[in-house]
Amino acid sequence: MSDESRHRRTAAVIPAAGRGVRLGPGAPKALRALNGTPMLVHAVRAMAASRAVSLVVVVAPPDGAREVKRLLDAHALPERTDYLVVPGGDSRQESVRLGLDALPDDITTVLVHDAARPLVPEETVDAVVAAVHGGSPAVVPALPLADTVKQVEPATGGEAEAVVATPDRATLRAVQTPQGFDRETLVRAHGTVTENVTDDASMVEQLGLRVVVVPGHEEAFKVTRPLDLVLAEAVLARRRATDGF
Ligand SMILES: Nc1ccn([C@@H]2O[C@H](COP(=O)(O)OP(=O)(O)OP(=O)(O)O)[C@@H](O)[C@H]2O)c(=O)n1
Ligand SMILES: C[C@](O)(CO)[C@H](O)COP(=O)(O)O
Repeated sequence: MSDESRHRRTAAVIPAAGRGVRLGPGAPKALRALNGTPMLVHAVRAMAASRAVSLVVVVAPPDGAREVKRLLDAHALPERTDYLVVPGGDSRQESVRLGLDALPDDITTVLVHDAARPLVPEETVDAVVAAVHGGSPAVVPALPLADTVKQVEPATGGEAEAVVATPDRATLRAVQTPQGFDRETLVRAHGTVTENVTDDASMVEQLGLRVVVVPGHEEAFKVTRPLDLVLAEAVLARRRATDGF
């Protein structure tokens, strides 16, 4: 290990404060079970599985930090990793910022990972960390698109949406998490961009900095709608059959 990498410390911030409206009625999405274990616990384990990650900061629903702390205490997690729980905000962006505010001074690299992507494999986490440590201030895992994408004119009334353009699919990527950042860059982005955006990397893009892509993974999909729960449980069943856990 070089002197430089010895002094790097990586934390994962997990925004988990969303309601999960698209998943339908029930507990906050991160607290819903996948094969009997809360989605959030799967996501925390996925981050802690990477030996690069020494701290996991969970951003809980605003009134649920105590419950989330109890939940983590009740589940087996790797002991070489530290865990913190902080209350979140009204938007994903605000929740991430509150997680960043809780980081100790010695953290130099930050991963931001959706609790709603509980099954991201360790190799994807490690690839993102390696790219940040290799000198990229912002890194996103992403996959090519399977579908053709249309840009539309949003309907204002009940009329059908009109197609405006068909972007070249070869130049598009579907972006996942964890997204990885040099800490100073991400903190600056959150301190600069005030408009609401859907991911952290786009805030860094707005600073005019280069964001790079590493290969994402099919199993890093986001649990958004009810069918995604079926897929997630099928992936866990396949892992149990092939790896025994
Ligand atoms: N105020 C918010 C909103 C979202 N998130 C988190 O951001 C991640 C990605 O958001 P998404 O999948 O959209 O989750 P929800 O906001 O819960 O989903 P929905 O839009 O269906 O309500 C999730 O892990 C979610 O918990 C958050 O920490 N704080
Ligand atoms: C961050 C993200 O997962 C990258 O694809 C995505 O933008 C989150 O979007 P959401 O609508 O808040 O789930």
